[in-house]
Amino acid sequence: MTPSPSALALLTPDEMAAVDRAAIAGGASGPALMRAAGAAVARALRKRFRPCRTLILAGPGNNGGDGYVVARLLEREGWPVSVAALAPPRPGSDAAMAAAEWRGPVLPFTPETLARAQLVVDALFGAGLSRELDGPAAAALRAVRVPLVAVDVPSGLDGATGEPRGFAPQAALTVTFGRLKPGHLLLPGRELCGEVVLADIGLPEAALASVAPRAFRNAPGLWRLPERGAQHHKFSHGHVTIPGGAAMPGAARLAAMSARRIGAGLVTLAAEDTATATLFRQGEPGLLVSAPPPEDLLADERRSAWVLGPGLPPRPETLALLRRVVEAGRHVVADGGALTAAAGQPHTLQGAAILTPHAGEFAKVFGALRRDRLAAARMAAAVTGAVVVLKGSDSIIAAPDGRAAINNNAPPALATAGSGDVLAGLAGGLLAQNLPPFEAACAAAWLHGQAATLALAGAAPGTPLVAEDLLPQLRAAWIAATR
Ligand SMILES: NC(=O)C1=CN([C@@H]2O[C@H](COP(=O)(O)OP(=O)(O)OC[C@H]3O[C@@H](n4cnc5c(N)ncnc54)[C@H](OP(=O)(O)O)[C@@H]3O)[C@@H](O)[C@H]2O)[C@@H](O)CC1
Ligand SMILES: Nc1ncnc2c1ncn2[C@@H]1O[C@H](COP(=O)(O)OP(=O)(O)O)[C@@H](O)[C@H]1O
Ligand SMILES: [K+]
Repeated sequence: MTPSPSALALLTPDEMAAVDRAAIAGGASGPALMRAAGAAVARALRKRFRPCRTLILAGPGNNGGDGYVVARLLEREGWPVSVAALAPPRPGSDAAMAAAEWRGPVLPFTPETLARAQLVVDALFGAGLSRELDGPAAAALRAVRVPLVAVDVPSGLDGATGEPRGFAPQAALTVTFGRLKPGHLLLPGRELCGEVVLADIGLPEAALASVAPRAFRNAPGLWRLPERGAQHHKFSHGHVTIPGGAAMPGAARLAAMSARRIGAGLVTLAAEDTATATLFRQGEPGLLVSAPPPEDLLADERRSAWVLGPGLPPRPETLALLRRVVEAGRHVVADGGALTAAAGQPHTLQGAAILTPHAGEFAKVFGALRRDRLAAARMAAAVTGAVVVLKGSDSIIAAPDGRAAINNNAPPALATAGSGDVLAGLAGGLLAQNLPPFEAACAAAWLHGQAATLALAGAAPGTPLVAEDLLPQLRAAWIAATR
């Protein structure tokens, strides 16, 4: 079933804290939420592990409070459980109440205690992480050699950015509450969390609705693919134009084939010279090929979407063509050569609809990538007024208005030449069908990952693919998105 946008919402630790405050202000009970959180962790843990010597590392805040609840519930079922507290909870807090209900062993927070555990529950810090992890907390987590189950996030992981602050341990399982955080999806956080379980702990809908989310997990439900009806004709499905150069003609061809398969009514490869035009004419029969120069095609206003960059040289001429197309009011996806041609001059990309840089291209255009890549992508979108797809295993799609989506369905086999050209073609094909830029970019990234997943179905981990393998999977990816 397609999830609703609110179910796809990602909340930062600060936003989650605001939800928590709104819930309690609205009459919810803090201790009851804590009991539900601890119960969710205990449940997830029982499903995956057999009873064994389990050590709960408890911090001073509510994350530690959840840990005391886990200890009590597991012990009640006969698990050998002990707690090592980094520091006692603040008197009078919900966590202090949970700690008071724990009657089992409390061991010193030492390496010897840790060495005896067969399973560790990391309940040191969650949403309240306020500084770098150091001292005994970091030393203890670094010393863990047995499976670790993280409460909310592995301690030290910044839930807003997915970056460790000082250190964060590798978890086998992370159980979080109410909504995922960006840090559960952004690398390296996604890998450090291990399996992620999102538990409903009964946070009231009104409290969740009191915070307007700015980030989302990218999936169908955040966008809808265009509909096709009897009244439509090929021109109403849009016309995509893709200039292609002699140096790397395959890149434009891959983009063109992808734009067609995602429903663009017409796709033209605009050759930069006659030899390239001859080559393009030997390609798919349904592709249109135009003789140079590509600028001549601007006279036809039905050519509403342009994909500029796959296989084009990073030269001033490429940037000049981009400016002419943008100034003619067309929707532009800028990729590859068009981005590199704008190195150090992000303002020259203003007016484009979608930019699709990988990390290297991003750094060339916008400067060195910050550790907080979500913030960096948002900054790039704000500066250019374009939707920015910062490509990678955890592609970030950021809109100029601050909305962002994180894509997490892309298998590593997508790291292969030409795969980015397919993505650019998908984005252009969807723009041509009148999807707004943010929706077109999000849908393109998801379909791209889904096509790769389908191409690899049943294959052993590590099986490679080539960009061409994505093309025959795009129809099934479309079907999966409309289910
Ligand atoms: N969302 C919800 O609705 C629900 C959330 N729940 C749970 O609450 C958790 C959030 O709890 P929380 O706000 O009490 O913060 P938490 O993570 O325990 O840490 C704060 C303490 O740690 C300290 N501290 C911080 N960093 C440190 C460092 N590097 N090194 C050393 N100390 C450090 C910090 O010190 P301070 O900054 O105050 O000096 C403070 O004492 C959340 O993750 C979830 O598990 C559930 O119970 C149910 C409902
Ligand atoms: N490790 C990875 N896991 C998943 N997807 C990846 C990974 N590395 C790259 N990708 C995806 O593959 C595509 C590569 O694009 P790009 O680097 O522009 O390649 P090219 O220019 O050769 O087509 C992007 O969509 C990116 O998100
Ligand atoms: K934790």
